[in-house]
Amino acid sequence: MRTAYTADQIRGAERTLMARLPEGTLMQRAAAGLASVCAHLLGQVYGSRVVLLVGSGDNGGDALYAGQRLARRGARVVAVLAGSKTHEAGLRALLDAGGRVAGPGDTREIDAADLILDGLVGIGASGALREPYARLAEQAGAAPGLVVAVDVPSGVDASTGRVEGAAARATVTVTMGAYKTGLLVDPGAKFAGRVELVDIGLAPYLPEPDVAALGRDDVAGLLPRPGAESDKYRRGVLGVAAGSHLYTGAAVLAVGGALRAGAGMVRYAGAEEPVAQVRAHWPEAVITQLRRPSVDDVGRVQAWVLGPGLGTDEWAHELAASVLASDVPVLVDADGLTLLALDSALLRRTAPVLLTPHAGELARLTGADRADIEADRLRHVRAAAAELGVTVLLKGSTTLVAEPSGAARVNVTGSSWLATGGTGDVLSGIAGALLAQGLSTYDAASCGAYVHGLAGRLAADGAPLTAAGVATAVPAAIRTVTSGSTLAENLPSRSRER
Ligand SMILES: NC(=O)C1=CN([C@@H]2O[C@H](COP(=O)(O)OP(=O)(O)OC[C@H]3O[C@@H](n4cnc5c(N)ncnc54)[C@H](O)[C@@H]3O)[C@@H](O)[C@H]2O)[C@@H](O)CC1
Ligand SMILES: Nc1ncnc2c1ncn2[C@@H]1O[C@H](COP(=O)(O)OP(=O)(O)O)[C@@H](O)[C@H]1O
Ligand SMILES: [K+]
Repeated sequence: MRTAYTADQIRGAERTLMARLPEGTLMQRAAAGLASVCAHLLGQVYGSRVVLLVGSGDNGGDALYAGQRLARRGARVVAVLAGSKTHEAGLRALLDAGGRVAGPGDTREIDAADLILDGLVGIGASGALREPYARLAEQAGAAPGLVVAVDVPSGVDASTGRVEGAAARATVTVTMGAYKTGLLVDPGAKFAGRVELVDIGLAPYLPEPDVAALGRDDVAGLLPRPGAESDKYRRGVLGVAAGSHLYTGAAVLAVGGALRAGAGMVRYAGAEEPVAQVRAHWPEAVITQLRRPSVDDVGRVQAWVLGPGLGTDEWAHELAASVLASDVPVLVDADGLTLLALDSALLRRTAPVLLTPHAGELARLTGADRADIEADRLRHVRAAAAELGVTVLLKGSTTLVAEPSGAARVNVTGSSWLATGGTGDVLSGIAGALLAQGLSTYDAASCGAYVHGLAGRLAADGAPLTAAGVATAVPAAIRTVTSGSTLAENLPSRSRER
């Protein structure tokens, strides 16, 4: 499990640790880690050109001491001093090691640098970058050299991943002591590149994490496996109420995701056209063609997926009411979410609910602005879970899962190739199958997102994928998780994305 923390949480832990150590110890640990990552990236340090962007706080101090270490090894280091003040001891150390200084207007060196160390601001930042920081951050991101962000990319809010205005786009972020939430959640995660953690001895002093990201071993431990005593009913029967005469594909894809993710049985219930399609694609599914909008005669299931391609007419509304009147967990997606937005009384039930909106659907559900949701995903998914009293999985470039209690997880698998029609329907089938197999809404959502993201990577392998291809890749993704292949790790590295 990868855990991440807000800036305040990190500060609290650092204060406790710092009080037990001689002054400056933590900064030297940070600088040693930074210099080592930079040296590794450069290959040859001697003769390389390194530019330090130095802000007025300790983030700049880290950069200066790292610059000192690189200068001692023969790098040509220039510090661009951007703040109204500079970490004095760090600056002296750099100059003593042969480094040079430039003012914030003298930025010619940036474009010629092999490596730019972004030490403008770290966890002490507040609000959008001011000038000249904003200009320098953008210039660094656009320069041909490698960009290494110190602790967090400047301009990214360490606690939330928000980016208001300019931010430094890093190749690698070297973060101190613990991951910051903003490095795992978009848009911040996009700017962070690959994240390297430097151990500065903070771990024993950290509180409960702000968010967690399940790792391969966590998912392997949670995924259900059939035992000797299993039969198809005990493994978990999933009901799927999806598809309509207009949208037959959504039903096919949701059923496919569910079958591939190990449901003991899938009972599909729908109208004539999607029934014909599901029957043609999945002879394994047990099908009920509905004559009226009710699932009363469908047979016993352990969980439902409701909504993909269902439509939002009166028939769909009544069918949704019938599914939600059951006493088993229900995953609501797509048109099911629109129906909930139109009639919140549908959500009055005691059995568990998992909602799987993208930002637009969440906006419809909560009345928040879609752009605001995209900008501050974690806050919005938490607020929705608390307000609605259900588990919410927010889809998009980073998938987040939140509980009404405020607990939240971020998914670190996935691929931007997944941004294509129908992949969400497959996810609903996968997570639904996990619900039917007995996982809680929180675990089904988190493991479902993990497996779906991995299946997306396998299906894409660097080229466009289709939603059906993602469903096909689900067993291979599960095998990757349970066999311990390293494909599932090395995350969250966008640069290594397949
Ligand atoms: N506290 C510690 O024990 C350690 C801190 N470390 C480093 O210290 C950093 C935190 O240092 P600080 O608390 O000094 O804070 P920062 O260096 O992150 O930033 C604070 C400075 O930036 C300015 N600033 C804030 N928001 C700004 C904005 N939007 N635009 C322009 N300037 C802005 C402030 O006026 C202040 O001078 C960490 O991110 C990490 O890099 C590490 O050395 C590890 C140990
Ligand atoms: N840029 C992206 N990077 C990674 N995953 C993405 C991105 N955009 C979308 N996805 C994923 O693709 C899926 C799309 O689902 P959804 O929006 O419901 O589409 P559809 O309704 O067409 O199935 C979700 O799992 C989402 O998290
Ligand atoms: K920084």
